[in-house]
Amino acid sequence: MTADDQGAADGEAPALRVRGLTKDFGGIRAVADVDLVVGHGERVSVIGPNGAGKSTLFNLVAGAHSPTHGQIELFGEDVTRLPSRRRAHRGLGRTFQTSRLFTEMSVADNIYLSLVGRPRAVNRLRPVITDRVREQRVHELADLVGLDGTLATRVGELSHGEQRQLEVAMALGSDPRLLMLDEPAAGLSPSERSQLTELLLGLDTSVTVLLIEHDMEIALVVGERVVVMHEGEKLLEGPPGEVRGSHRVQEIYLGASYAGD
Ligand SMILES: Nc1ncnc2c1ncn2[C@@H]1O[C@H](COP(=O)(O)OP(=O)(O)OP(=O)(O)O)[C@@H](O)[C@H]1O
Repeated sequence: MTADDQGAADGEAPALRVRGLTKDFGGIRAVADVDLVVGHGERVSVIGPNGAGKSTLFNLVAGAHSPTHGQIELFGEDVTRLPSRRRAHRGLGRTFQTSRLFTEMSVADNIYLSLVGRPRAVNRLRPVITDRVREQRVHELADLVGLDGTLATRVGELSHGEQRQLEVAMALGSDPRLLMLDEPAAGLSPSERSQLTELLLGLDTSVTVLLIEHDMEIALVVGERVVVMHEGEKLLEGPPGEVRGSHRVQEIYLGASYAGD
């Protein structure tokens, strides 16, 4: 099956389809004519060296930037001109590279706020969501990311790794159908990285995952398919083994430590 068939095999539109996506910042072409399809329930990692265009691609899909050219479809709907808030209503959840946690508040309160802020359209459809139901959901989400023992802890007292886990819980608070993670392993210790990897591997496949990640190991372990970007373009797309074995990728990104693999 080709990447373009992913998710379309059962006749459904894919979770995400990007066509000819291009973003210029003045004279800099940050993203150049990128095509990408992410099928339902797929885990796709986007990797690439500094300045490859990963974050710009992420921000285009999330709606934080508008493209110079190209089209973005979420679950079959053209969202290219929709603001990020309305993409969230359509099932897109995201984390941020810079933490947006309320560090003076508890873990439970942070997760609770992510639920209260859930899309209004969903609230209208479920007017019976009570505080009790939300509290239950806070516990479920904390449990899911391994923070059930820290619900009362002030977020500022959590380790960096725990804060990233919390961000994943909060992104899941809006019940996204497509979860986009922006370099979730940045600044984590090796043990925190393996904890995060376990968490991502354990996510239910009802949630499609697009992971933008500088850390090769996490990207190749979590992603069933890996997209390599270089100088704004999609250089290569394939299963982790193919990407790991590519000399071109080794040249541009993996460096000497991988060159002998
Ligand atoms: N807001 C902006 N204004 C001008 N140039 C930008 C802007 N954002 C990104 N760029 C440029 O676009 C190119 C791609 O940057 P981008 O941040 O998307 O790469 P990246 O792969 O995410 O890199 P990193 O791994 O360092 O975060 C770079 O040349 C960068 O300097």
